[in-house]
Amino acid sequence: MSGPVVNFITGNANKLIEVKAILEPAGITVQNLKLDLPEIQGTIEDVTREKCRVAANVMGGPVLVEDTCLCFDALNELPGPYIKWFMQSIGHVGLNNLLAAYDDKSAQAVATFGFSKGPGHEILLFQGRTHGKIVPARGPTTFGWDPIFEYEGQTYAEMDKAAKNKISHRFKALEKLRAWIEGDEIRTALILRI
Ligand SMILES: O=c1nc[nH]c2c1ncn2[C@H]1C[C@H](O)[C@@H](COP(=O)(O)OP(=O)(O)OP(=O)(O)O)O1
Ligand SMILES: [Mg+2]
Repeated sequence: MSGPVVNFITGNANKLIEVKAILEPAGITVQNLKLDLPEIQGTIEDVTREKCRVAANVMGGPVLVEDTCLCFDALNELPGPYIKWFMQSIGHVGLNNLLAAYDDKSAQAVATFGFSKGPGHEILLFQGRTHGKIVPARGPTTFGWDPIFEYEGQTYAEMDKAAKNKISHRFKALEKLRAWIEGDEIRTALILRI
């Protein structure tokens, strides 16, 4: 196998499908291990950094992790990193109801990837945000809150996968990761030539 390889540590099969669909056409191979990583309380960045630190320690080598947030503008960015627990306990209807008291239904989907070369190494963050709004569920209920996040007239769930992968929070974050990996390969090649 030639070209860069990332060890993406996630227990979420849908995330893995999207990360592969976005990175593999760019020549980056995605390997996966499922680990249930602790998710601390704190800022978006704190949560990803800690997931990445623990994953690097467990794997003893390079790892990529990601944490997804859904931030409601009217609620000062909540549920944010706690969206998983909100989704599980109150679902699409409950999430809509949280905004019933506000005219502002705008929200941001945020993906924050953390990459580390191994235990003790620096943790690099790559973040992407997509602006949309929260609506009553429309479309297939395959992936989390996709049916209630509307982007330019369509919910994520109503879009075909390729279309979502061109504008999503995850795509935007992975564009930054890809640029960094390419830069790193060039840096490594230069060092090796010296
Ligand atoms: O594009 C997405 N479209 C719709 N829903 C999504 C998306 N991306 C994550 N989600 C859901 C999954 C979980 O309910 C929460 C994030 O929680 P988050 O901790 O990042 O994901 P997770 O625990 O399922 O997997 P992981 O093992 O990578 O931590 O939002
Ligand atoms: Mg998680």
